[in-house]
Amino acid sequence: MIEPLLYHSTRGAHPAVRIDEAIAAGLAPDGGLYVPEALPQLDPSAFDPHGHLADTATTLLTPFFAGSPLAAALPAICAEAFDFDAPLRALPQRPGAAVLELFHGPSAAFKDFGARFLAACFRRLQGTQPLTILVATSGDTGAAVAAAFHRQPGVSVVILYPDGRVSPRQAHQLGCFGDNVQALRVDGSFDDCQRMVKAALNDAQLQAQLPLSSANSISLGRLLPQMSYYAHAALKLWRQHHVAPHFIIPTGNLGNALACLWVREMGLPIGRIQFACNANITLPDFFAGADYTPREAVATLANAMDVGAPSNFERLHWTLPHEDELRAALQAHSVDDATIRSTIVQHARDQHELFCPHTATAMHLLDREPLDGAPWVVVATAHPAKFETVLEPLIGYAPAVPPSLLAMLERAAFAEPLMADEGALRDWLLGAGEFLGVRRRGVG
Ligand SMILES: N[C@@H](CCOP(=O)(O)O)C(=O)O
Repeated sequence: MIEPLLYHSTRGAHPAVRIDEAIAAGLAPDGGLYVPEALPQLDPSAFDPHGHLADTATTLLTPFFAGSPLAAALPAICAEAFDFDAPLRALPQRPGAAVLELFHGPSAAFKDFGARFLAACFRRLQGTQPLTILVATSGDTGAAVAAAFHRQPGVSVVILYPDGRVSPRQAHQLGCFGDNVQALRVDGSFDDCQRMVKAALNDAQLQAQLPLSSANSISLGRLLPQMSYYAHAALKLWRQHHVAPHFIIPTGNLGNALACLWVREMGLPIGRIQFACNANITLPDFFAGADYTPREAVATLANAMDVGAPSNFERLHWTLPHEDELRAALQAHSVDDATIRSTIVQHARDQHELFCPHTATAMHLLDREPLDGAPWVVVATAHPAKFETVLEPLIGYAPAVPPSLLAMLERAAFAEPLMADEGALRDWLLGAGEFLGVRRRGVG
């Protein structure tokens, strides 16, 4: 029998569990985030050089699923989740550099990979009880999770987003699904939404009536698959150039950037990692030497990164517990709105390249790096068409809209208002029995 890899909470106060149990729970019962006992180590030679993204994902994630009931299904789960491409597009004006485009999935953001992986896991894990997936979003996660779980039997999705603080098209996406998906527009920030979701997940009384889980990157079922495109891109470039590529990653709640660090910690060829942040400076301040101090998020053009208390900081700290070591291993820089605008304008005018405001933060950091031919990868997290109200006034035309986004925009959209209060979410959940399917088990 294969020894299962076990997972424990970053806060340490809960017994270790298998990966399927960690995914089912979403958040550890003590409020911490699940982490493996140790990160598995892998050699580049373990990967098929001719394999597709789904093959890389299967090889990379196999040790994480060792000994779990999901292990045998992992190749099929990866095939379902990674069924669209993550192209590496060379930047002609910048020798050695490429953009890793992660926005070719149904909701046009990188979150589609992780959300589809999580939904594929739950299709195999789910018992007879109805399950409610809670998701806090600053713009992109919500639609990806809605698309991945839409009409999945026995599952309801409740999305919380900060009212007025996501792009108009993101707001439309969040409200357009209907059926088993309900959007709640919260009178507060993303951090309020995330706090409310975490409180509900840790409310034992509520959970006894209404089984809940998470689809944010606090869940390992969302976080682990996000490692796959880093491994795939890094291995491809390393095989071509025999140099470990550097990555610049737009960063908000830290799940995507942490995934890249974990790939490097597993022994795969990744060079420097830079976090590109907006005017929310919790991480840049920490990496500049200040104490880690979560703060109120400020609204920016790169709204999906408007996070004042990045949830995955707990996992970052677990990965490299000594602050000096952590600061030496990574860099984080803040990019303000004026620079986001000028970066979008300059690349559209000079290179005919369109970037979303989040990707523009990373492009700006690349533009600051010396032109020395080093292998840089800029991570493009969302399609520019999701942010036409930012782009159009800057470039003078509306970016072309991909068909899956267009289909969402053609549907009617609706979101219910909710106060930014843990009790308000609890009351809403307990009052939504029919929508959440709880009447089927006699509760509510
Ligand atoms: N940037 C996110 C915020 C939530 O991040 P997650 O990766 O933890 O789901 C968003 O667009 O919603």
